[in-house]
Amino acid sequence: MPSRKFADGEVVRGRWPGSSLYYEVEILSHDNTSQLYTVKYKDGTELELKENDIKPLTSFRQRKGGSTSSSPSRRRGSRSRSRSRSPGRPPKSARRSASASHQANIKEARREVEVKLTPLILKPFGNSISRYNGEPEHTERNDVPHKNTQEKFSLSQESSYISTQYSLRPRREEVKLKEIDSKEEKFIAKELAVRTFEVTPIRAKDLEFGGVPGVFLIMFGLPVFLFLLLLICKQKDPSLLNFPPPLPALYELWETRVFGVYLLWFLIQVLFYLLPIGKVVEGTPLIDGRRLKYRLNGFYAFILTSAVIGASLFQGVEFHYVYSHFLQFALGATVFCVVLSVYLYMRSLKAPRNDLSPASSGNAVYDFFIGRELNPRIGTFDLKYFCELRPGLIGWVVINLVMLLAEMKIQDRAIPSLAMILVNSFQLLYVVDALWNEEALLTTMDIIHDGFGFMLAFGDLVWVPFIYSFQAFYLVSHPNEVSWPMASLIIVLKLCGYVIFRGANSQKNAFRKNPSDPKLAHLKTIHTSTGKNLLVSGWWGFVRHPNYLGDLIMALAWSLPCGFNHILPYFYVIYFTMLLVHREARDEYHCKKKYGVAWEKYCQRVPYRIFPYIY
Ligand SMILES: NC(=O)C1=CN([C@@H]2O[C@H](COP(=O)(O)OP(=O)(O)OC[C@H]3O[C@@H](n4cnc5c(N)ncnc54)[C@H](OP(=O)(O)O)[C@@H]3O)[C@@H](O)[C@H]2O)C=CC1
Ligand SMILES: CC(C)=CCC[C@@H](C)[C@H]1CC=C2C3=C(CC[C@@]21C)[C@@]1(C)CC[C@H](O)C(C)(C)[C@@H]1CC3
Repeated sequence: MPSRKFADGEVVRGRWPGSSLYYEVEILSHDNTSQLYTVKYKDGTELELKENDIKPLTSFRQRKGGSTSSSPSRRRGSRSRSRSRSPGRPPKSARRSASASHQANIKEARREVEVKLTPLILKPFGNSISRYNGEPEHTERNDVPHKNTQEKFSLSQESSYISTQYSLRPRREEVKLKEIDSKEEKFIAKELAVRTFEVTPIRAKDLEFGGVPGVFLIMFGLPVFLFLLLLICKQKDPSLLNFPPPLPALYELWETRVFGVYLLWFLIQVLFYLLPIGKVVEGTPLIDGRRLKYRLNGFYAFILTSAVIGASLFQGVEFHYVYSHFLQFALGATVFCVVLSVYLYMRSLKAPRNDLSPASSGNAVYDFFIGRELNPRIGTFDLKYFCELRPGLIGWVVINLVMLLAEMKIQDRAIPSLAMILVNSFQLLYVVDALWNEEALLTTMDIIHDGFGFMLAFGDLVWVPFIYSFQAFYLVSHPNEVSWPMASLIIVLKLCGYVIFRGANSQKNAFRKNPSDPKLAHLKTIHTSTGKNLLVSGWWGFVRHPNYLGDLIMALAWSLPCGFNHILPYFYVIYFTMLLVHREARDEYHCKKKYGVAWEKYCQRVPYRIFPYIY
């Protein structure tokens, strides 16, 4: 059992991350596994430090000098030091001895108001978003046991680096920003804490989805629920009186041939993904500054898939097989997803610490669900990115087509019903939009924050194709005639939702890609200490998640063509509202940590989360 040098409650000096300054801290706890101490600074900031970065008080009393300020929130000294290296300041302070007192630093900081040096992101590459984390330049990071940081910093073909530069703000602006900056300084400290947290196991209280019991329930509950829903929907009268539906024996649900077809589908999508067509962009910076490269060829994959499907139809391939074996396909996909999740978890055990997802916790069950590794790759093949947009999303459109053909066959129709046409075209638009704007996926929570585990594997490969096609599946055995006036209203609703969804997503993506884009010059923003600003007008000044609002309006438009005879086709709207309300809460939590006071200001300016005047 490894021994520890400092006891809980002991008052010592802890090195401030990224600097050589030591502050008085109290030891709160020690983690035997990571060998990290959780310490509390006098301003309340909690960080995890290595033993090397902690010194007994006595070692400072003997040596006079060194910074002795008692809290990091009074760390103007370290700020001035970093400023002295920048072009906007004379090298005066660089000559100051390390024993320059805190008071002297404050005085100097007061004199120094002519310009403010704010880290500014150099023109971001492609989709990339750069983040200033409050650290001085050439920092010696003590934030974590960065075992392999050095190796990671060597440029590889798959990665490159971001740079920061300093912008000179006019004095007038400086005065305006001063107040917010002083508050935010505290949050820079918190941001550092978040970065520490990003690569160290998170504590039980931070587990999402109801922690271990919650994810356990989800993992077993969701597949059961999916099969029940499909079985209920297959009944002629899917009312509660007929619950539970007749359950098939498990062996009836397994068909090796179906599984083979599923694997073939998956492999075709792998092949399309590997085609060297489409531009290559960089994702957002990872914890160690690397940016992974992604090839954007989703739309081409869709065109090629359409050609293959068209040719198969022409050749007389029996697509009804998918409808008549729908449950078997769902089981095949579920089995595949379980195997994939086990593989992902096993390989993550060998993954370097820097490659782990910030959402991972150290608990095996939780990590199996949320995903331990952030971007599992086999060579340049990115498993999460591939699964998120290809087999499931394109598969959803193909399943919708299967349902359309099944409706014509079963209901003996020469042409599909208007309801089926509406559902098919609305969802086709949604999928094509996602593939056309593929680059936007790189800034979603799924890619940046969540690992690749059971949650996303099941979500991408089972839930999306087999639940999102539920309205079309319902219409095959429960026809609904939609009048043209009603259809027109539904189309208007769908278009409203789409305009909000696309407008909001494109506005934010354009702003993140190039904050000084002249097309966005009319938009108001809130300054944050991270170097990234927040939009506070336009779509993002309407509600805090306008893209979710648009998505939900579209969801309703997908269900309305199914009529009002049953609640089943509205299941998607209900589930999606729950998913997005929960997702919004998760995002708020992360944004509050990231942006601190600036985020609170944003919430005051834009009080509603998703639904104006309601929520
Ligand atoms: N069909 C489906 O099943 C699902 C669809 N979706 C859709 O996917 C899309 C992406 O969703 P998701 O990844 O959850 O989240 P968002 O695209 O809403 O991204 C949230 C991030 O946007 C940034 N942000 C928040 N507010 C502002 C602001 N005012 N100004 C600038 N940036 C801001 C923050 O990141 P930062 O500041 O770091 O850039 C925040 O973390 C949405 O349209 C959603 O509807 C999502 C889940 C499921
Ligand atoms: C518990 C459970 C069932 C979780 C699974 C959730 C997943 C189904 C969704 C999580 C985020 C998603 C996104 C899309 C599909 C659904 C999942 C995987 C998405 C690909 C749909 C198309 C959009 O345009 C999008 C690309 C923005 C979107 C990204 C998030």
